[in-house]
Amino acid sequence: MTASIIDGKGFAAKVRGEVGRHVKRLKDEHGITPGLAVVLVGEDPASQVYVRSKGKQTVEAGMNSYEHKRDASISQEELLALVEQLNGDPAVHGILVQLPLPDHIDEDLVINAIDPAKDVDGFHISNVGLLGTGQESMVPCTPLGCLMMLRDFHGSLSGMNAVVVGRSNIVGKPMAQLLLGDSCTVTIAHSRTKDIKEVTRRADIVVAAVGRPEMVTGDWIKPGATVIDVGINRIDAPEKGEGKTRLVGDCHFDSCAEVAGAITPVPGGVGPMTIACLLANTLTACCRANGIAAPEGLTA
Ligand SMILES: Nc1nc2c(c(=O)[nH]1)N[C@@H](CN(C=O)c1ccc(C(=O)N[C@@H](CCC(=O)O)C(=O)O)cc1)CN2
Repeated sequence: MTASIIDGKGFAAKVRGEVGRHVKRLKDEHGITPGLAVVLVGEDPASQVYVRSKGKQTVEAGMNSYEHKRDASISQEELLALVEQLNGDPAVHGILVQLPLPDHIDEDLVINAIDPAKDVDGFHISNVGLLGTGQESMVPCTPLGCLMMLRDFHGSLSGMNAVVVGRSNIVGKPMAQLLLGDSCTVTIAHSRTKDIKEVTRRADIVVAAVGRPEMVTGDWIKPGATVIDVGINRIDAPEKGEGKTRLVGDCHFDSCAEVAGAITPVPGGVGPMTIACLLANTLTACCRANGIAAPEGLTA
């Protein structure tokens, strides 16, 4: 079997287009422009790239983008004061603090200082609780993107056996909640799971979010299953020349694609959906703040 490729890049472009159309309508009918504030602390090169893309795509969708770049030496108090200022700014409907933060800053404290209604990352403890109890919340962007692709590919996910490999607060746990919300039978597998291949081999859907390059190989996959690869790992690529690197996922693409029915590539799969869903969440936050029904299909 050779798997169908789930084109996250193309799907993300469609989602961004839909967000853009709703933003135009918000402006035309209500005179409101959604605004997203992104806070970047330090000089991490990958974070700089992601923040630049977020700003560019926010503007392309017709929304206002506010970038707040701070030195890595910023104190926790100063960062909390910035978050407080953004919480009180009526032009800002979404706030995102790019992760990771420097070691001297308590990430949880900063995330939980964000107004939950503006928490477009969906990481605030209130949003985690709301999602876990099936109530309206802001939904973390990467798992939301995975869910959108799965719904688009399969239609209903009801009754499917899903295994999430990885138990992070940012991806693994919310992904499991979302799949449960769509009536999948859900297992979370992790580094201590016994006979992990036996567990994943029973799954109709495998979501790999472990942060270990190419850990999931074809022999972990049931023939015909759908594989969603959340990993973005940069590894050495001596075949491309000295000092060169390439991106790989948490799945070994070639061996998984031989067995799976469908698979997301890396790059071009889940990654682009993360930013598209950030734009969707900003639109949703803006609609809710103004008592306007948020568009269906752009959230869980
Ligand atoms: N506050 C947050 N911090 C971080 C998040 C997040 O959702 N919120 N996620 C990641 C980084 N991230 C967005 O912030 C992100 C990662 C990757 C991509 C992406 O499109 N990747 C491309 C490849 C890019 C490349 O060539 O390097 C792909 O997979 O095709 C978008 C966003 C950590 N921090």
